[in-house]
Amino acid sequence: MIYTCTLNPSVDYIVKLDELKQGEVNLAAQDSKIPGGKGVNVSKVLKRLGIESRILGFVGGFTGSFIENVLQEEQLGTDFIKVDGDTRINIKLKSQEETEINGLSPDINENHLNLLFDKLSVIEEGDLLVLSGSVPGCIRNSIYKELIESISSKARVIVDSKGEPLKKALQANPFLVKPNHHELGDLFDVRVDSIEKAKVYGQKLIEMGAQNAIVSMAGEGAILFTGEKAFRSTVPKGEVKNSVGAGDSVVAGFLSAIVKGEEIVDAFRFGVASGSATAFSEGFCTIEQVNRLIPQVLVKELT
Ligand SMILES: Nc1ncnc2c1ncn2[C@@H]1O[C@H](COP(=O)(O)OP(=O)(O)OP(=O)(O)O)[C@@H](O)[C@H]1O
Ligand SMILES: O=P(O)(O)OC[C@@]1(O)O[C@H](CO)[C@@H](O)[C@@H]1O
Repeated sequence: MIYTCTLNPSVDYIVKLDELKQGEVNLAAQDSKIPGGKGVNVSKVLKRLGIESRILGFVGGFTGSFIENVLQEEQLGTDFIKVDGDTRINIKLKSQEETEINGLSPDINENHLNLLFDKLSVIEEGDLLVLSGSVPGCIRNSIYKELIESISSKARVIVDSKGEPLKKALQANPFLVKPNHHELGDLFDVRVDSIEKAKVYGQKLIEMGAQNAIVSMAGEGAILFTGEKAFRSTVPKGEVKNSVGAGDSVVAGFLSAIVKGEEIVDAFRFGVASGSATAFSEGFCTIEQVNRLIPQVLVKELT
């Protein structure tokens, strides 16, 4: 089974405007409200790629009920822990450019965390666990490391996060981490603005404990690090309509290939095609779109 865990899910309020005028009343041209959060998105994309998963995390209030109801209507398996406050609302404004305002998460206490550790105790040999997204401020930043250690190497773990939670998680030897190039740079207090720099700093993720790493670089492609080797992929050409969830689609596409027993380099290729298929869509990718883009994703070893 694949478990995705989102400590900080959200209702994503996606608003389209022809032009955003600051300091004025703006009328939306289109809007939608959808359950979000990185792990939730990974599960949604996995379903589109024909793979079942179980969604864990914390939800609360009217926004939490909305997330749970919609995901259940979409026949996604959820096993959330309830908290008292409202799950955050994240505003994604799409006008001349994309602007995001991510809301504040509700309080999560030690009892809630213990419930999460209990839920993860059912993980069996061969399962996969995805720990995705930001860690709410009320939770200690060693949480991903502790969650990985609690399942004591039974499952392969993928971590898609940033900052201290990601840095600490590396010490627990996750199977894969997937920062984008900005998040990679933030870890080392540098700007990662070239393939050369991404190669140097991405390799450090392996030295710091990750078994594998994917550094995504939006339209510049992505790099896979597998211990001693590194591979660069191109991305397909197309019109970017939406970047929300593109990174989550890379993780989902990669995982969907891994569970089918594909080699890691092929899984990387499928992940990148999934990310681009989402970037080129209004919502998330479909398996048909991913398959169409696969021939345009070229992977070469970096020497
Ligand atoms: N301009 C683009 N052209 C083609 N593919 C793209 C483009 N931008 C993003 N992608 C696809 O989306 C993937 C993830 O993009 P990015 O590196 O921005 O990750 P991210 O920041 O984690 O994504 P997100 O926007 O979901 O947070 C890329 O690896 C690529 O497959
Ligand atoms: O604040 P985080 O957890 O880093 O990111 C949250 C978020 O921006 O990530 C998803 C897209 O990847 C959205 O559904 C959600 O709103």
